Amino acid sequence: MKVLVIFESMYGNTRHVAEAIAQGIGEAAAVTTVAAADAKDEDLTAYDLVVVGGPTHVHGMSRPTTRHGAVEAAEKPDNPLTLEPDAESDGVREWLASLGQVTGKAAAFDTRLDANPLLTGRASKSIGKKLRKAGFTLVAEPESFLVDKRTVLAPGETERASQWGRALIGTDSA
Ligand SMILES: Cc1cc2nc3c(=O)[nH]c(=O)nc-3n(C[C@H](O)[C@H](O)[C@H](O)COP(=O)(O)O)c2cc1C
Repeated sequence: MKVLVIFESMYGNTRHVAEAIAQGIGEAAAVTTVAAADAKDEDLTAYDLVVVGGPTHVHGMSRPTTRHGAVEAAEKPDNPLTLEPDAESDGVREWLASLGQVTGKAAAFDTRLDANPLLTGRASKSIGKKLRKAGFTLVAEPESFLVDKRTVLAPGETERASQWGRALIGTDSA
């Protein structure tokens, strides 16, 4: 089984979650992890499952303006956040827009603030909707992984992400 994990990340949390998901998947399948900015040339027909995730920005997927806002926030003096190298590059939104009609299996995830999802929004819901519209069948409900107000991944989320990865390919014994 071959799995592609595509992620977008401003401050590293979604990349970390993507890597943890890939680690869980990688225990039983061949997994490739790629930033959304570099994913346009991936041959999706080569994969049995495509897993796509990004940060929640303004209740949904990031867009150029919110990415720019994220960069500006990180560049403020005394801000402890570290920007990912391709923070202002194309993200999951642009990758999804570049998809033609496809077939196959997919799953969506996001990172977001640890609060009521009715208030925070969930990028994974929009990602899942777009994946379905492109022709993918979702193998799991869109999933969120949580960060705190300091944009630090909440305790236990790394292991939960690995477990979610295992569950996606049916090897989760928990
Ligand atoms: C411009 C901007 C808008 C955001 N809007 C939301 C939001 O609407 N809901 C939410 O839960 N988190 C929001 N956040 C917090 C992000 O979800 C959080 O920074 C992200 O999950 C961290 O992932 P990353 O480290 O991969 O960038 C926002 C962050 C930024 C920079």
